[in-house]
Parts: sequence; structure tokens; C-alpha cells
Amino acid sequence: MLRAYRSDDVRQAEAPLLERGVPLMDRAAAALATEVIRRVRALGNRVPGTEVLGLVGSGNNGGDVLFALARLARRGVSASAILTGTPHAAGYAAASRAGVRFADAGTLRSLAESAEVWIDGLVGIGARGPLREPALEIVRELEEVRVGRPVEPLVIAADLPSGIGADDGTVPGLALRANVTVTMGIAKPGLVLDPGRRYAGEIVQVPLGLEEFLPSEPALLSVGARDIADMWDVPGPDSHKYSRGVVGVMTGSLRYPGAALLSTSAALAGGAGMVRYAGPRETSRLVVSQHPEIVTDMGRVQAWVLGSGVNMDDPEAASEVARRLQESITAGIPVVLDAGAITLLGSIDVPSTVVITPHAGELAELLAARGEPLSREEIAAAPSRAARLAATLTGATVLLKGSVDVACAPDDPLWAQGGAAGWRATAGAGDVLAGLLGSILAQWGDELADLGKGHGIPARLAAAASYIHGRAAAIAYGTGRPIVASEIAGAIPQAIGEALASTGE
Ligand SMILES: NC(=O)C1=CN([C@@H]2O[C@H](COP(=O)(O)OP(=O)(O)OC[C@H]3O[C@@H](n4cnc5c(N)ncnc54)[C@H](O)[C@@H]3O)[C@@H](O)[C@H]2O)[C@H](O)CC1
Ligand SMILES: [K+]
Repeated sequence: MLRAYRSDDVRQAEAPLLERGVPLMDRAAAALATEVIRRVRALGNRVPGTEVLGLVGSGNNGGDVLFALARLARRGVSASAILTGTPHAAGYAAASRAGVRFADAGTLRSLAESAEVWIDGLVGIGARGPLREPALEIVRELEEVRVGRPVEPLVIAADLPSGIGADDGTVPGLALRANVTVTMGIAKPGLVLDPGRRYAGEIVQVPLGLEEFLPSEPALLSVGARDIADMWDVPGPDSHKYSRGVVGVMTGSLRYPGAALLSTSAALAGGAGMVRYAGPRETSRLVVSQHPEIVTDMGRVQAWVLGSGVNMDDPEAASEVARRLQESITAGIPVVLDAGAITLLGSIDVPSTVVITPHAGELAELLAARGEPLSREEIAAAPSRAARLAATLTGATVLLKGSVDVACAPDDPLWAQGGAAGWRATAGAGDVLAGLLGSILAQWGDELADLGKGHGIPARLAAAASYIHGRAAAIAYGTGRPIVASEIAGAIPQAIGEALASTGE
């Protein structure tokens, strides 16, 4: 599980160590130099003679890079640096002593064209607002050089790619895209959130001993394969359909019969012990013909999935969904509210065991109904803020779908999940995610009912469902068959199996 902390929290955690004289910058620079050497070797190049260009800002981020360049120069690297202003004094002295060449901005283009590696030390967590001159011009020129080169340089960002918002992942102006980000101490939310995460490349975390001084709750979490094993109920000898979770699914309509199929398929694929389908009679026949294990008589369920493909303009269907929602809240049963059903929260507050799964458009509609309008573009530009606002206004857990899915309850950490974003943008993928999420919530239904308040568990389970959904889309892509929602649903068992078997992070 990746944990990310806000810049201010990182600074506060660094302070006691710096006061004790712990050489944080030296450790940061050593880790940065080591990563550069590792990557140069992985490219099959020799370290001595490799040309490295450092872009050096005036703060400690630049300091990290100057000390790293000094180490690299001592290893025979041909190191040069472009300064944006008065550099970190000790770093500058160390780099000068080691033979790092300081070039003026006029030679940037030629240096950038020949250097195999660029190290971005323009700004780190001290960045305020969009990238300013002269850093801005440097980034503009570097991006031009990058696209013009027959072989792209390896771009390594110190701490953060310069130009992204460390805490919210926004990119207010230009940013320098990195292949690798060597982040100091601990990851920051901007490395995981869109669009900032697109500039980070692979994230390498450098331990600096900050852990004991960081807040107990990270600002952002992201589920990895290993975490799924802790969340997915692997059936055993004592399992029965109720212990594995029974999901009630009220989805689909004459207009959208496929949503009923996709959401119930995904609920089954997610490992539910049983699926009770409570949609219209016409679609029931379709669903049961495809999945004879699905029952249509009502009875005990441990989670509900409501809304996918339901025509909420049909008063009878809408009141049926509203009734199920109210009954579930009263009984403490977790609910997934998808698609048109999300509008029900325009006027009612709910517990965090109600999880809504909007895309930006549906969230814009809900926020407008709550008197806090945000445009679809504003939501996509800062998804974490929009999801948190909707959770706070409604009380629900919000899983905001996008190129990065973000999930949060009103006052618990934010979850962010990337993964196969493009392949998930296909009709019906949302129905699949809703059914899958219903399945995992049902597995936890009894615990959630006991807990009453969700205690952030629904948001963690929503993140897990998003992770599996992304992995299933990536697996479906690998089949070479068309990546349609039913293929994603079909790949869910493999995605879960892979995660349960993984020993990775
Ligand atoms: N604290 C430590 O000993 C360690 C810090 N680490 C590294 O230090 C940076 C944070 O350094 P700081 O000096 O606070 O700020 P930055 O160097 O990130 O940036 C300040 C620098 O940049 C200029 N600047 C600010 N905003 C902009 C902008 N929008 N456009 C252009 N330039 C901007 C500002 O004028 C200053 O000159 C942290 O990221 C780590 O890399 C060590 O890694 C650990 C020890
Ligand atoms: K940087």
C-alpha cells in the first residue's frame, strides 16, 4: 500500500531530524546518485563518460541535485549543471570541487541534446504556483529538445517533477515529465493523483527516517496487489453463501437491459456467495438465462447495488430504488449507488456505508443539486477536492471515476487508484465496477453493519474494487479480444487471483 503525505507534514517530520544534524540532504543526494547509476547501467551504458545534465533551482531541491552531481562526477560521469539563480552554497561548493561544469542558460539546448540523463532539481516541495521564469523557459526548451532527439534522455526528477502540485496533483502551468521520480522521505499525493502522476513516471521512495514524525493518517493511500489479499474473503471449508456475501442487485431497465447483465456478472465474478436480482421482470429473464445461479426471490442481502441502467425518470423504478436505499440505511446494509440513482443524494444525507460511483458529469450534477456547483472540467482537474466535497456534503463514501479513481469518506484518508484508465472508458464498465464493488461490500457486510459508521472501510474497499477493475481491464487488453465491459467482467476472477497470489508491494 502506497502512503502519501502532504508537503507540510513532510517538512515537519524533517525538522527534528535536521535539528539533530541528521544529514538528510546528503542521504537524499546519495540515493539520487545511486538511482542514476543504477538506471545508466540498466540501459547498458558505462557510468564513466556518461553525460548528465543537472537543472538546479535555488532551493534545497537544487541542493539535492548539486550534491548528487558531485558524487556522480567523482564516479567519472561528465556532469554539467544549469543554475536558475543563486544555488545552494554547500552544494555548489561540493559540485565545483568535484569538477561539475556550470554552464550558462544559453548552452542549455546543446547540453540537453547530448546528455543521456537529465536530473530535475528546479523545484521540489517548495514550489508555489505555476512554474516561473527562468525555470519555465528551461522546461519549455527541454521538452522541445526531448521530442526532437532520436533517443529520448532518461529524465530523473528529484523529489517531484518540477511544475506539479505536490499535494493535489494539479499542473497549473508547464511541468517537466520524468521517467523516474526519486522522492525524498515519503511519497506526496501529487505523485499519485491526476494529472500530476502522469509526469512522475516510476516512483522510487528514499527512506529518510521520517516515519516516526509523520502524522498517523497519511493524506492519501493507494491499494496495491498485496493489500487485496487482506480484503478479499478467500472461501474455506466453513464458507457458505452468506459468509461469502449475498448481493442484492437492482439495475437495468427495458432501455438498458445490458446494465443488469454486466452488474450481476461482475457481482458473481467478485466472489459473492449469491446474487439476488431485483430488477424488472423482463430483464430478470435475461439475467437468469445468462446466469442460472442468480436468484430473483428476495431475502437477506449483505449489500445492495442500485441504479446502473435504471431509468430514474420512471417514477415506479425511482421510488423502488429510493425505498431500497432507505431500508438499507435503516438496516445498516452497505449500498452502491450508481448512475441515475446518485441523484437521490441531492436531497438526503447518508452514512458512509453508502458508496456512490459517479463519473465527473454525475458528480457535477450532484454538487449542483447541493448548491456547490463545480464544472466537469474543474472536477477532472482536481478530483480529490471534488470527491472530498461531495463526501462532506452528503455523508456518503465517494468513488469518483476518472483517469485516476479517487475514493474518500467525509473524514477519512483519500484513496487514489490509477491503472488501465483508457481501457476502462468503455460502455458498461461502470456497471461492472458497481457490481464488483457490491460484491466486496457484501463480503464485509456483517462487519460494516456491526461497525455502524464505516470507519473508512467502504472507501478502502472501493479502492480495492477500482484496483481490481483496472487490473481486469489490463488483463482483458492482453487477450487481444475487443476490450468491452463484458470482457472486463470476465477477467475479474483472474485479476483477483493474481492479486491474492502476489508477493509484490
Ligand atoms: N529540508 C531538507 O534538508 C531536505 C529537503 N530536501 C529537498 O529540499 C526540497 C525542498 O527545498 P526548499 O528549499 O524548501 O524548496 P524547493 O527547493 O523545492 O523550491 C524553492 C525554490 O524554488 C523556487 N520556486 C518556488 N516556486 C516556484 C515556481 N512556481 N517556479 C519556479 N521556481 C519556484 C523558490 O524561489 C526557491 O528558490 C525538497 O523538495 C527536497 O528535494 C531533501 O531531499 C531532504 C532534506
Ligand atoms: K524537482
